[in-house]
Amino acid sequence: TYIGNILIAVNPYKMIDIYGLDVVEKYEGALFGSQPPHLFAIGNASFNSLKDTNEDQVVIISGESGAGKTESTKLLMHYLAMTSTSATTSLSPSTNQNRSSHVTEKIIEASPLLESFGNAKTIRNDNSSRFGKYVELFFQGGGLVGAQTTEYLLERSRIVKQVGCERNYHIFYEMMKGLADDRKACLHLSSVDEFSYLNRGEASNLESRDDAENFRSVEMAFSMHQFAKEEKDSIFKILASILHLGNINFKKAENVHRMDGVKMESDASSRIVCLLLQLDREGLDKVLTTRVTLARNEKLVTPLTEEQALDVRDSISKALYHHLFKWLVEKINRNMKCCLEKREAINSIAILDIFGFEDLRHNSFEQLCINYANEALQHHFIAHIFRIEQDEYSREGVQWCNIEFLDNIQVVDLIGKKPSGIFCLLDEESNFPNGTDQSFLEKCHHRHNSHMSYVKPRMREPSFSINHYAGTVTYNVAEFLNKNRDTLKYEVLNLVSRSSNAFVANMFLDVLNMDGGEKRTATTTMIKAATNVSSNKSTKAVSVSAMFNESLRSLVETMTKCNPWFIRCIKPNTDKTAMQFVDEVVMDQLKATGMLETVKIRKLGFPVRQNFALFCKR
Ligand SMILES: Nc1ncnc2c1ncn2[C@@H]1O[C@H](COP(=O)(O)OP(=O)(O)OP(=O)(O)O)[C@@H](O)[C@H]1O
Repeated sequence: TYIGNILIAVNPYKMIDIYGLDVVEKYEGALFGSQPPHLFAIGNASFNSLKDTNEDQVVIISGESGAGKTESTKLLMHYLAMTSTSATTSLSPSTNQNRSSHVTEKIIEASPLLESFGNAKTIRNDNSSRFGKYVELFFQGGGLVGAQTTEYLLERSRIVKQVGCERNYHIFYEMMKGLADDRKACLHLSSVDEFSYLNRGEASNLESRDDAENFRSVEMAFSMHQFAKEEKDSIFKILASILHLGNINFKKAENVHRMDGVKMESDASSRIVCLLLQLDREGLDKVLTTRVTLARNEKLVTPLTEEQALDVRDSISKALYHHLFKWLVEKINRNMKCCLEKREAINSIAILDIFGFEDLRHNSFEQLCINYANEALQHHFIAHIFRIEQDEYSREGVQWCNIEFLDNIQVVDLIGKKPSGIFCLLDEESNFPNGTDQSFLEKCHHRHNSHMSYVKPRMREPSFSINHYAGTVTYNVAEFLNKNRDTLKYEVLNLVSRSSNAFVANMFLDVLNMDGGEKRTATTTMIKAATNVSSNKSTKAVSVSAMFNESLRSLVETMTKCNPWFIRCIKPNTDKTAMQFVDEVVMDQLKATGMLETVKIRKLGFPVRQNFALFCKR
């Protein structure tokens, strides 16, 4: 249904025959509202608005995990890609049409690739996006000429740990099912059960996904996006070495100085990792079992405990996967760069599909970031629908009595506002050498105890709760500081960037070489300090939360400049059952997202806006 021009899309959990070519044709060029509510109507309206006004458009798709955001994004992209190919109006329509259809194919082929590397089975959704994405489709003369994806905050903890009934990223299982036996043998891969990073969730087989078939889609996408053979080989080597890293275990041992430390239980897995990544074996052994510090120009080598060694092992796996994912997105972007006709202006329709609001049994730093992003988007929605609408009525002198609405700005500020929002306190503690998760928590309690949306636990638990627009969530602060610092030991970076495999080395050399105006993580700052790489610019480390806050701010700023369209996805039930509509489940989502107030304002207000010239023209 619609509320004004906001589309409310209920996930049917079953494929319905309403997305075929006949339906595309029905919506193409149709007046908004002349056909039943549909995703394609939003696609068509945004495309028409782009052509009529030359203004950039953004379609913001929101909803809980499993509500149907990713499926809606894909359907919308298909619609835009298909209709723009036939709608080319440039001076040279045939060239433009060829360009469009080529870009269209690439866009369609990129989806399975990003899904395999960025989605995973969670309790709520068998194909849950574990990263946020902002896809911009660029148009020139009505034709699609390029696309670009920006990714946000890939969930890294999943690579090394999954809770019961969840899986690691799809690509691992697809690779195990789809790779030919001889290629698997070269990578020393056997079965899923033998890798501890893959079997912890005890859900490796998924009825709803065909891993072997999806692997074929990945391979097709690789060739469509012109991945070289060496690049593909290196990708699989990195994926396989992550799995082998996960099988490295440690046991207590004394070192040569009779100090307590650890050594590897067996060197079988580490040998394979070094072989695949072409790393120095002694070097890997050292970074996994010792820590090097500099004190008064003297190098101190301290043995690690078993727990620390496992942490280092996991941090290498996470860094490898994260850098691989970033490289993949960049590679796809390079391949979908616009080929432009200089004569004409370029405009875009962006689609935002960001991770849905989460309240799990155990909520950590990742959930705080995800829910903060949802709060920021909800605020953007509220600002657009209520404030901007009411402001516009006043400006135009339309008689109007203001509607009270629930603004969530105080929650956005509680988490992200400088200087005392939760993220700022976290940064303070992360930069403080003696800072701990507990000292961070105490600062939060001290600072925000009286905040209406902040809840201090009654017992002395290591947690705090936030009353979000979509419900109260309790966050356990264990590991908050570590996750926010995201430090990779500089020895690790040095080791990996010296790999004899140029692909692997370059991925990490980029981190080493980032400088000046570019984003720098705590990792690079540390390594620069440790390797005496001089920089005359400030070397203050940028934490994960600061980087996330900044990219979110810039995303909202970009979206504010575009004409927005909203799609609210709704989950009809919590069991993923086809065609089952549970009133309370739906009502909770409608209430939490302010839909009822939106209906009110749309009913009382003026849902259809046209500027005067366009109105006259029509
Ligand atoms: N329009 C649709 N038609 C049929 N099935 C759908 C549709 N939309 C979603 N589904 C089903 O619901 C599942 C979950 O949808 P989707 O992955 O799009 O959710 P999401 O909101 O993106 O979740 P997350 O935030 O976890 O990524 C899909 O895998 C699919 O089975």
